Amino acid sequence: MAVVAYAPASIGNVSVGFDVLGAALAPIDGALLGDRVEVHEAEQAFSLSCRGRFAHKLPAEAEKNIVYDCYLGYAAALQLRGRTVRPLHMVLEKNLPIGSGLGSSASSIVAALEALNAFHDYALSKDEQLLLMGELEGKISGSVHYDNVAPCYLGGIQLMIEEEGVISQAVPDVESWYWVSCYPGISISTAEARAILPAQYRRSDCLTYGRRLAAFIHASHTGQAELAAAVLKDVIAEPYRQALIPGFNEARQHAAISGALATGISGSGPSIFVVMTDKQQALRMKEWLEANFIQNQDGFCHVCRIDRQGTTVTSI
Ligand SMILES: Nc1ncnc2c1ncn2[C@@H]1O[C@H](COP(=O)(O)OP(=O)(O)O)[C@@H](O)[C@H]1O
Ligand SMILES: N[C@@H](CCOP(=O)(O)O)C(=O)O
Repeated sequence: MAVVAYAPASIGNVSVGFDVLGAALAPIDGALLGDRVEVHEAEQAFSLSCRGRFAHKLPAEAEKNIVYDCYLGYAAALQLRGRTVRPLHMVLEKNLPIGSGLGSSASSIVAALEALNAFHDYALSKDEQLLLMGELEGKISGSVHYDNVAPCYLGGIQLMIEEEGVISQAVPDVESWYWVSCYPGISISTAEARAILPAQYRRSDCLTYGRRLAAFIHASHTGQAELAAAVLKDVIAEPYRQALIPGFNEARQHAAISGALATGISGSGPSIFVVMTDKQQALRMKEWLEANFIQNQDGFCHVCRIDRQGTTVTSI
């Protein structure tokens, strides 16, 4: 018996909530936008193989793959409970590009830990798993942030709480919104895109950040879609990161005259997202981005809804 876990792509920050807001994505045409990890019974303690469109971009050595760290982290957590991991073989299907702003490392981490947990009859609780996921994401990007792993694991739009033992809670998403997500094909390291941000911010920016985030959460809970869209603006990362993304301003301008409610950088970029309510406009925006924003054959664009399911496990 083997298990396979799928973990969707996600938008970190969603413009208005740097490090504390994230959204999971599901393409409307049913395309797979996320990594998959299989766990098979085996003779030897651990082995890993990789396949998939972006497998060739992974580190050559299995020990440098975050999936291996997931295995070690999971084994250590089981040991604390007086249990040991079973001998197993893992297969990573790497469908998300690395350094894309689509929560690629988070997707591998969530799929790997969820597959490992299913293989061990869900020995760890959801909270224990999420803590471990955040720790492993921190290992890659340089600091713990849950805004990719939480939506990827739990689905929906998630707000990080990180107080009183609560890591994250769901925020209602606007049902009518389409999220056009476009990866231009180049790579930006999350750790480097974090390093260019200022260590301190002006008081006025802090106030604007807090006001807009609070307004977005309030508008989402009270069903005020227009207000929610109006405050989807970033004063923390976008002003510093947009220069790293060729064509970002042109894309935003085109989106604005094409019916977009909001445009932003997905995670640390270079992917961007455009929020629209009309499906035909969203499909036309996708075509425009494919023709004008994508830079090479690695790029792609999807019209998405919010993935409310998060990670899913099946037996194979
Ligand atoms: N399974 C994996 N998926 C993605 N990145 C991985 C994986 N294993 C190791 N890495 C390394 O982790 C780093 C991920 O970079 P990062 O910019 O954080 O990507 P992303 O923002 O797409 O998650 C890269 O150096 C990559 O080689
Ligand atoms: N909050 C993080 C999100 C990084 O997302 P990724 O998909 O680029 O890894 C940040 O903005 O640094």
